[in-house]
Amino acid sequence: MNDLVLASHNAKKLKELQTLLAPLGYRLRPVSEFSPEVPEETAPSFIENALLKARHAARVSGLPAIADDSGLEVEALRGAPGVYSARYAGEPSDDAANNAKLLQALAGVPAARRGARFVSALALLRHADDPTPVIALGYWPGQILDATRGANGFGYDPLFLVPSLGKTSAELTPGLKNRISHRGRAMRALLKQLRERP
Ligand SMILES: O=P(O)(O)OP(=O)(O)OP(=O)(O)OC[C@H]1O[C@@H](n2cnc3c(O)ncnc32)[C@H](O)[C@@H]1O
Ligand SMILES: [Mg+2]
Repeated sequence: MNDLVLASHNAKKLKELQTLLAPLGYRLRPVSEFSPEVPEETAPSFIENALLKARHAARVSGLPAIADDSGLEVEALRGAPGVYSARYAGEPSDDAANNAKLLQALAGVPAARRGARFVSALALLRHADDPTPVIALGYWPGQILDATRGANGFGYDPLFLVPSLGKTSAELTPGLKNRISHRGRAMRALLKQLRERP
C-alpha cells in the first residue's frame, strides 16, 4: 500500500481529510509522525500556503504529501479573515476567540449582508521538488449567524449557516459535512485531476 503524508497539525481537519482519502487505498500518515515542526504560513494565497505545507511534509518524510489550506471569507469584511482565519484573534490558534472576534466584527450587520464562503485549497506533491503539483480549490457558500449553534466540526463551523439546510456546519454529521463542504468539493476536484492526468 502506498503511503501519503497529510501535512496538517489540526486534528479535526486531519480526520476530515483521512475520511475523504480513505477509499483511495493509501496508508495515510500525519506529518507529525516525521517532524513536530510547523511551517510558517506566510503566503498571501491559500494555494501557496497549501503548497508550502505539502512541500515541507514531503521534504521531512521523503514521501508524497497533501496539504489543505483553508479559511473563511466574509463579504461584509471584504474577504477577511481569509488566509488569516486560523489566527484571526491572534496566536496560538483558538476557535472560540476567533468566533468571538468574528461576531464582534459583524455586530450590527443585518442578515442580508452576512454572506460568506469557506475556501479550501489542496496541494498534492509526489516529492518535495515535484515540478507539477496537483492543485484543487473548493468553495462552500453560506451565511454568518449572530450566535453559535452546534458542537460538531471545528473553527467557524458553529457560526456558518448552510442556508439550504437551515443548519450550521457544526450541526451536520461529519459524513454530510464532507459531502458538501469546501474540503469535500476540493478533494473531488483533486481526484478528478489525478484520474485525468496523463
Ligand atoms: O495548517 P494546518 O496545520 O492544516 O491547520 P490549521 O487549522 O492552521 O489550518 P489552516 O492554516 O488551513 O487555517 C484554516 C482555518 O480556517 C478555518 N476553517 C477551515 N476549514 C474549516 C471548516 O471546515 N470548518 C470551520 N472552520 C474552518 C479554521 O479556523 C481553520 O483553523
Ligand atoms: Mg495552519
